[in-house]
Amino acid sequence: MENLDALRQKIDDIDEQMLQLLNDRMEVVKEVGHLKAHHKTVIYRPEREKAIIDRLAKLSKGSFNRSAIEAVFHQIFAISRNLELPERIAYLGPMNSFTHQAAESRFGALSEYLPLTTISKVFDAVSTGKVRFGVVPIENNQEGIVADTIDLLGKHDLNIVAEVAMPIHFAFGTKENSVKSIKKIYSRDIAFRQCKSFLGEFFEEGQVELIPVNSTSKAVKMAAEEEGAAALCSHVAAREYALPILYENVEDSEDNFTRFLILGKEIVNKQSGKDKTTILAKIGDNPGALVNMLQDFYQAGINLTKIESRPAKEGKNFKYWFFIDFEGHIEDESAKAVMMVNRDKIKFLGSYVRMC
Ligand SMILES: O=C(O)C(=O)C[C@]1(C(=O)O)C=C[C@@H](O)C=C1
Repeated sequence: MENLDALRQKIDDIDEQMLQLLNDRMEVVKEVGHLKAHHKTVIYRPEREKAIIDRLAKLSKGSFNRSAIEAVFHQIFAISRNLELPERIAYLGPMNSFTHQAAESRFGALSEYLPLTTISKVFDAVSTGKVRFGVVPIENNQEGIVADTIDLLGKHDLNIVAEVAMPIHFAFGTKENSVKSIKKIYSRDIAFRQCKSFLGEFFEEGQVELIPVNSTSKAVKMAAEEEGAAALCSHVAAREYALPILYENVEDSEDNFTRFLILGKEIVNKQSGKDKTTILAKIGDNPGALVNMLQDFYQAGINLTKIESRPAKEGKNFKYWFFIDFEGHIEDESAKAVMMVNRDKIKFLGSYVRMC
């Protein structure tokens, strides 16, 4: 059987070449997709597909005959079409925001994106079916949770389809050549808080006015238009307005990460072997209520990765929801057991591949 190994090696080599060629083909298809999007022409061109198959069937000299070509190429065309016309995605805008970057990291450059001005509008767009997916921030490891997102997860019936953890870097963009000529810095509140050391080191007390605006894109626009102005912003936003970057990565912590959620409707992922599940638990205000539930997780051997309380905002009393992330999938036997005993207290929000 020595020959078998040698033959298999040949097959492996050919497969690698085919894979490379298929990837090259997809790169060209992406360009076709861009052109079609620009000219607003239709994606599905059956006549072109038939022409390709006819041509290849004529060219083929080996045992890969017409029906084999048809079988394989129809699959390739389907993948190509999907690449050309992907899903519609809403995200917390504006364009070039960190949430936009998180969305693009998952859905690619070809998807149709809808920047919205509030997290609530993103939830509405997904709930009403205006878009298939929504992308919102849920927490920053320096700043804590995004309360709006948690509260809206409680109100809407959406599922968490995936999480994205993205490093957050701030750049210092300005048209000026030196920090000495800078009198105003535009950015979001959060950026001023996260770049305190840089601001303290490079600017004297009272030298600059820190002007909060509601997006780093807006900050870039202002800095690009005004003399003596600068912006704490993302690279992507600076590039958009051709604002030169004087300093890179000016954030205090090297480990500045934001976690984003991708939301969809009625989408439940299958078990991947490395999952995370998010639930909201409304626990009665009797002694031991929280301890009892935590005990159930402990006994099932489930590791909680997050627990955060939020006011239930019902009536005059102080009642709380607990926002809980745990390792594992809702279909795992251990998780099913905990969900079963606590079913009247729990709202399931999603099981998805664990990225952080
Ligand atoms: O040629 C096109 O118009 C393409 O979009 C490319 C392509 C392909 O994969 O070759 C994809 C979809 C169309 O239905 C036809 C062909």
